[in-house]
Amino acid sequence: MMNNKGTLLSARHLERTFDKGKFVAVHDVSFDIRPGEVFALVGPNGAGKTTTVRMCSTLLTPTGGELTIGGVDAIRHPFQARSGLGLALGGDLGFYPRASALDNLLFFADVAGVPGSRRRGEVDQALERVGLADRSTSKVGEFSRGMKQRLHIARALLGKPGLLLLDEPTSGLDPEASLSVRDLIATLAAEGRGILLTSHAMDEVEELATTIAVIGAGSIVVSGQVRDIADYAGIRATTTATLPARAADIRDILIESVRTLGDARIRPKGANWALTVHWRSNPDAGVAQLLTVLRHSGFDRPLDLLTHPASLEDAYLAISEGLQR
Ligand SMILES: Nc1ncnc2c1ncn2[C@@H]1O[C@H](COP(=O)(O)OP(=O)(O)OP(=O)(O)O)[C@@H](O)[C@H]1O
Repeated sequence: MMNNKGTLLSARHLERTFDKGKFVAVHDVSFDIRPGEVFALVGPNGAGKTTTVRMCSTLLTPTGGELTIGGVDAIRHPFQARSGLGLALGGDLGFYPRASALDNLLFFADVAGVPGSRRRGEVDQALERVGLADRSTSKVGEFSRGMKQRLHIARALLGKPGLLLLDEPTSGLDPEASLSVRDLIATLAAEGRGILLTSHAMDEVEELATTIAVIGAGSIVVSGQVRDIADYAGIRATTTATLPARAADIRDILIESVRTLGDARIRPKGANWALTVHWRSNPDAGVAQLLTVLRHSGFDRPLDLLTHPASLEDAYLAISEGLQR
């Protein structure tokens, strides 16, 4: 069955071409989003993330495949489907800069079809949700990037949709502003909303996503949990350590010594060198070998040597070259 009960969004074999079919931006993309789920799309610039989000928002009509939102066929009935979703494309555009946050949202609540009697209440609630209640009368043009990003999310919340589409919601934000948006996304999902998220911040995706899909050249190459992406990348664990400057002399020896077990990289890190080894299987033997080589070369055990299960960033970087168009 295509649309399981409770599924907020179901995409099947979505396709979008441009230039009269000559350029395939998105090909054969399928996924589901259920309440409480955060489905994250990651991939290099131009991979097709925004095109997918725009199709899911009904702003862009797919040239192939099926899309169901809240049980509604979103290709045949885009207007009806739209009431079930909130879209935040982010960035500086999308608001009237000389109007207040409150007036902007009142306008967009009207556009979203929120009845007049409920409009003010919903707008106040949305501003409160994103932490902008005390700035509601300020002009949007005076807002920082982080505040605008939160206002985009407030706008997406109008009409109380069950599904939120968030395209790079933390792009260009400073670490603190980014953290506050991440917390907001986690809370919105925990309350039962389904979220489609795109992001280039792998730590953010690892923190928020219940399912991650890696998209390259318009198609999903692998999806699942971090572990699934790491398996696809052929990485089990990662060891990191800081080595003193003179380690440059044994760079090639170190890389060669673990070659059968993993891929080692040594890069400058301030006045020192950062060693990173991605292990293809259980790291124990490799770490022991690494320590032996370091000891033989006159290096004591590095103080900050750490081995951890492969992160999304480790896995992503290992496959990123193959994702380019
Ligand atoms: N309206 C359009 N006309 C022609 N080509 C387009 C159009 N919209 C997108 N594309 C192309 O489709 C491809 C996918 O673009 P998209 O914006 O979806 O990528 P993305 O994964 O979101 O990238 P980024 O990480 O840079 O935001 C790109 O090659 C882009 O140039």
